[in-house]
Amino acid sequence: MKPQKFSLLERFKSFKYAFDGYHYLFKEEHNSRIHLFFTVLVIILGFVFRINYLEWIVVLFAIALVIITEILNTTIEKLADFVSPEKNIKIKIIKDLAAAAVFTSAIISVVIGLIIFIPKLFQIL
Ligand SMILES: Nc1ncnc2c1ncn2[C@@H]1O[C@H](COP(=O)(O)OP(=O)(O)OP(=O)(O)O)[C@@H](O)[C@H]1O
Repeated sequence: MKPQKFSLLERFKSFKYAFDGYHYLFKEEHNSRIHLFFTVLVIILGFVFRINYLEWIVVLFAIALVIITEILNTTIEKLADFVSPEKNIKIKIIKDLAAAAVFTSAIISVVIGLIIFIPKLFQIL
């Protein structure tokens, strides 16, 4: 294949495709709306409790972890449904593994949130 010339327009198009992906995710995947709700909540709490820059970094990594695993889970589900729309034990294992990845990242993120925000809540009580 011939190497393509660098094009700023093509780079902007790839941003658009990524935003199409977000649009699909939040429109079609209801779990992702729950994650979005908690993302906004945690960011508001971060400002309210004035968490420090290291805590912001950890919180942002936790948010990214959940969103990225949710995107990859949805990708795997869609691909699996396309490849094999009928019931199949191998597809079940693939989808269950992808779901386990989202579950793990969500649990870890909740624990991180509790570690950061619980002591701050106690300070104001
Ligand atoms: N083609 C299939 N063959 C066998 N089992 C399947 C198949 N499709 C789904 N499953 C089982 O049903 C579960 C839910 O799959 P589904 O594709 O409905 O995801 P979902 O519940 O919509 O997930 P999410 O809520 O993340 O969108 C899977 O984890 C798997 O155990």
